[in-house]
Amino acid sequence: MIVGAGSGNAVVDERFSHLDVAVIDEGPFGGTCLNRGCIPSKMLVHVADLIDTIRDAGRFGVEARPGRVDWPAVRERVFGRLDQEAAEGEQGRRSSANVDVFKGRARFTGDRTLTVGTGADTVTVRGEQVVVAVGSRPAVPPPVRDGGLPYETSDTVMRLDRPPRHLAVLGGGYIAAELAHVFHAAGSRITVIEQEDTLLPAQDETVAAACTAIASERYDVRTGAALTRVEGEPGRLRLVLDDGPAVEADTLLVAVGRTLNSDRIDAGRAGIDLHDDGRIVVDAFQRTSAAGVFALGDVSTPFPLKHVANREAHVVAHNLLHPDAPIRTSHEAVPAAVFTHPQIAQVGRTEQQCRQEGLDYAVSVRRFADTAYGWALEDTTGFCKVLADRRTGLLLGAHILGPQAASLIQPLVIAMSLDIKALDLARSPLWIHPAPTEVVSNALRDLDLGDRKP
Ligand SMILES: Cc1cc2nc3c(=O)[nH]c(=O)nc-3n(C[C@H](O)[C@H](O)[C@H](O)COP(=O)(O)OP(=O)(O)OC[C@H]3O[C@@H](n4cnc5c(N)ncnc54)[C@H](O)[C@@H]3O)c2cc1C
Ligand SMILES: NC(=O)c1ccc[n+]([C@@H]2O[C@H](COP(=O)([O-])OP(=O)(O)OC[C@H]3O[C@@H](n4cnc5c(N)ncnc54)[C@H](O)[C@@H]3O)[C@@H](O)[C@H]2O)c1
Repeated sequence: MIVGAGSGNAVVDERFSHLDVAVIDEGPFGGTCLNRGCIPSKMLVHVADLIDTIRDAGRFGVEARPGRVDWPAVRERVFGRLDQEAAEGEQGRRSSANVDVFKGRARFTGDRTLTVGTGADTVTVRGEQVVVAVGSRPAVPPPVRDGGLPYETSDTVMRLDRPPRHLAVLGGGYIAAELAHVFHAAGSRITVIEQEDTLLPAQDETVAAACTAIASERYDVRTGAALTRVEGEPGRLRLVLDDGPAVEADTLLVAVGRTLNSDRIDAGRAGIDLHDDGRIVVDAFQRTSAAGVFALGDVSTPFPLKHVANREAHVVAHNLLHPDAPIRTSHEAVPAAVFTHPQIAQVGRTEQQCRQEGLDYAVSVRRFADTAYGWALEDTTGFCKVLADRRTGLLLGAHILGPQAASLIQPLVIAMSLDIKALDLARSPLWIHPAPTEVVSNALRDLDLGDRKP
């Protein structure tokens, strides 16, 4: 039984054709990523990048001005395609001879036993092996929940009929950064309210400071501010903060993190243990505390990212089929990117974590502006920052803010996951000139690791 047809749906392939499989989901197939997460947001970010590029063209001696953004056409390009993908995904499962699809909310009633749906339509499903992949949903803090006024989340905002005139974004993390970029480009005025002292506060301190400065040039940024109440009426909201003037906006986007769906499945009735933060407890083989029950993705992982959920699904599939030779999930060197303009990418520790852990580390920061490709781009804000252990010469972390950061981070991820020393990575392979990767090789080369060989 697969509970959750987001990343859970990827577990089952032709290797399972000898088994009876149940796939259960209360929503569209493909889960958060396909329907309301990674994919629609990145398809919209591409449009925003396009608009920003046109706006910026004057700096390159090109006369150009963005025309009117046809939002319904933009939205239709995205969801016309994705809604069809979700429907085809479900249909594909329904047409498999060995798969039964159950639509509705699942809850455990006992050992490897679930009910699906409510009232007269409730069915009971029992399996020998269970995969719990029920993911997460947007968290909504009390001042918004109790205010009784309309608000949007990432589940709804991308499907609005028109861009807001003034969008207030509560939270300054991943979703805020990407969707503020989208709606700013589409013509909305943006105010971002973040309770910490910088935007993206979980990023490396140099990155968080730089992206806060960049965002402050485009948006009204309120850091160190907590929302106390939402007043007004639909379309004329007044957000009262504990610090600074109130924010007037027609639309509120809540982006303050995620609530795990483990609170809706009666996990305890199946003997499935939870961490204090609601995550399902799993071992390195993705096994829960209940025999025959595995979990993966946002509901159990310390890294709620799609590429991590995909890897965990691969591990679960193997371990379901080969219980005598199970494989482990590695959460070493997990990369992540924020698809803003400019992009941000990271892997490993931040500098503040290196300091807190008392590590003996070297740090090097090189600017895109000091590379030939940076000249071509007229870049003024981008950089690559690398941190390495002085004792071992291995990378501890890497952080890139700038064009194509999500791709430029990959050699550094490879070095960290294969234990390649920072200076070996700088010196051994040839790095193409004058590609943007030169900012990475330059940063690595500048690390002071007590080894000054050319
Ligand atoms: C706006 C946004 C942008 C994102 N962008 C990125 C990105 O660029 N890169 C990245 O790596 N990650 C991104 N993420 C995170 C990524 O989407 C998640 O980490 C990933 O989708 C988690 O997959 P999952 O299978 O664990 O959960 P989900 O995809 O949420 O799947 C869970 C499924 O379980 C179903 N379900 C839940 N409870 C029940 C129940 N009781 N009974 C039956 N069915 C149930 C749900 O309907 C859903 O289909 C983004 C997230 C958001 C919200
Ligand atoms: N590109 C990507 O990989 C990508 C993009 C979007 C989302 N995601 C995933 O989705 C998750 C959820 O994204 P998110 O942006 O909702 O969460 P987040 O954890 O990235 O950021 C939430 C922010 O809201 C702030 N906050 C919390 N409560 C607040 C309050 N009451 N008032 C003001 N600020 C408050 C936090 O300090 C934090 O900075 C991410 O952690 C990430 O795993 C990934």
